[in-house]
Amino acid sequence: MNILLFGIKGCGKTTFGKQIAKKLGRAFIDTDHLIEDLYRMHRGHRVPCREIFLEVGPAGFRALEYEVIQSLQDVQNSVIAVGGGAMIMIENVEALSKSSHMFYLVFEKEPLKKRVLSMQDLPVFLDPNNPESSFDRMYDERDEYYRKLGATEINVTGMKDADVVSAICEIFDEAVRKKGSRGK
Ligand SMILES: Nc1ncnc2c1ncn2[C@@H]1O[C@H](COP(=O)(O)OP(=O)(O)O)[C@@H](O)[C@H]1O
Ligand SMILES: O=C(O)C1=C[C@@H](OP(=O)(O)O)[C@@H](O)[C@H](O)C1
Ligand SMILES: [Mg+2]
Repeated sequence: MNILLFGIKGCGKTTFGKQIAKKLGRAFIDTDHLIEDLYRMHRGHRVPCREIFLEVGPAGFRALEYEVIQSLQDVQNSVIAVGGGAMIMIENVEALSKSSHMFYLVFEKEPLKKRVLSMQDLPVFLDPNNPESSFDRMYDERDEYYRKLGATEINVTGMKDADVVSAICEIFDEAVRKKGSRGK
């Protein structure tokens, strides 16, 4: 069983995922990293996801993300962090939910907006002329949909990294134990 982290851009999926994997001695897989690996084969050298998104556009990026996520169907005992928009495609949810306990990392809208809009580069999927309102729209749409995916929700806003990591590990441990005892 994998631990799968999803949530809106900037909520800490990559940061917490690495820490959880380290604590549990599991492999860490970040789908954005795999997209960069895949795109490197087309491009000849590695470029960050932001640049890939700009080069291939939103649909091209989602196609690469889909390809990468389909390749993870047989992965086990890992910690997986997906990009902020990955779970919008239901095929991606279906591919990953079978062998993962899914955690939706909730980060409240106003503090997340502050974090994301103060990043060095504005995310490519926001409107540079209306960053705040495009963030609000993106957040509301994704949050409403993400809450319906049946994941364990953890509100990580303002939580210390170590507390997030412990909370996820405890919930996961309990879920695995319950699943094991049901199987006996
Ligand atoms: N606990 C934290 N406190 C302050 N900043 C953080 C914390 N966790 C992550 N960040 C910052 O927030 C940004 C997004 O984190 P990241 O883990 O890449 O999120 P995601 O993968 O969900 O987009 C990064 O710039 C990171 O340095
Ligand atoms: O929210 C999104 O649509 C995206 C989030 C990014 O990942 P993080 O959420 O890990 O930053 C990356 O996949 C890409 O830039 C698109
Ligand atoms: Mg990330």
